[in-house]
Amino acid sequence: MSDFDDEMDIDVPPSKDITFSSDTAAKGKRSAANLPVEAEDSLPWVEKYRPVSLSDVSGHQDILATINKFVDSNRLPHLLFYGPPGTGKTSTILALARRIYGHQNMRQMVLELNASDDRGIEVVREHIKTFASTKQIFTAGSSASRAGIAGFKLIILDEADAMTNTAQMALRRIMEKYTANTRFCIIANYAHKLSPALLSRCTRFRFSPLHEQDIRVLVDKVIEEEGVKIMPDAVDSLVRLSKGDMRRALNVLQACHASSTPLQPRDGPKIPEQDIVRETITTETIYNCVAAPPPDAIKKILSTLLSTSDVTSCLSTINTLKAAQGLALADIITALSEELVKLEVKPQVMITWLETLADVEHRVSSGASEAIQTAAVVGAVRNGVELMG
Ligand SMILES: Nc1ncnc2c1ncn2[C@@H]1O[C@H](COP(=O)(O)OP(=O)(O)OP(=O)(O)O)[C@@H](O)[C@H]1O
Repeated sequence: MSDFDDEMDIDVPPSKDITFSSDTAAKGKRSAANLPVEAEDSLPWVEKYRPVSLSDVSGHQDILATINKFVDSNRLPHLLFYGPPGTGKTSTILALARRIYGHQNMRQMVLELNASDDRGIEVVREHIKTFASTKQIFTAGSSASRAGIAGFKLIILDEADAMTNTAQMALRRIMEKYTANTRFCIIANYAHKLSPALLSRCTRFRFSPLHEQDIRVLVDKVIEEEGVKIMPDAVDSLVRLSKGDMRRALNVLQACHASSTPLQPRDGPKIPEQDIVRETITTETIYNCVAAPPPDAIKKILSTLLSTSDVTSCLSTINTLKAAQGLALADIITALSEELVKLEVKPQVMITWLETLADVEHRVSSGASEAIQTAAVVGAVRNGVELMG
């Protein structure tokens, strides 16, 4: 007999503590939506296109196969999903919950807490304890529920790496105490910020940045469904610049689409959707929206830094481009490093570039003067070049 075979026999009405904040997300897919068309149209695309079922989740095939197996074999351990933002951790657990409980029962069976909003011990002690200690009648219907797995409540703790240590300790005890009728899914960006005691109680899944082709599939679908006018090379740039973060890709696409759409007249009749003339989104629109330095600007900076020993002219090239295109030094450093690592140079040169640029980036993010750090970038790259000779 598996430890999931216990059936619960007391029905408790949904607690008012339940914050199933992704109710709109559950209805997100057009076909599943009960929302009026206008309400759906005003949804951010990240919510409108949030995966409804596990098969809608892009990428992460190994993780999806494993958690599908957990459900098929009627076993659900405590889970830890960790990895960078926008890779589908929350979407995956919500889709898994929908698979286990069905849409109807999710409200009753799932408690979703954002641990970084309410990071004190009180959240762990009160919200979770109240929810975890109530029992739930055995829900009939899905194959999972017949097998007993849907009798377990699910507590999703998003951004758990922002919980205090004391809260994490308290959570550890609560996890043990309510294992009979509750499963936890802890979501975090950084697993190392979680206590080892919590880590050892969960089966861990690392959500890596999504591959470009996985992002492209959803981006292409949204472009088609929303009638976005965009150049093919702009799609390439969008997918590349989102760096594995699907949320970023969809948000940038929606922002560019909105800026390419003329405003509706304030007075008088609205222009019907089919008569709206939109500008085509270009690579430049995408770079402007992401605030990333355009490749041409970076190429120019790089070639000047590599070829000119005159520091004043290097500085003037960077400062002119910064002023003309409104570039931030931090973004220039990122783009410059990405180009420098592609060059074939002696290891000592590469080490100098990377080490010194990392220091400059750190100083910029700590609020050091842009002007002086711009000079430091010139120094960093030129030092490496001098080593080449
Ligand atoms: N793998 C994916 N497949 C499909 N859509 C995705 C995927 N990952 C992210 N998205 C999209 O990005 C949005 C944000 O995803 P989600 O909230 O699941 O990310 P997350 O990894 O939990 O991020 P965070 O760490 O910031 O909480 C979703 O609403 C969805 O539209």
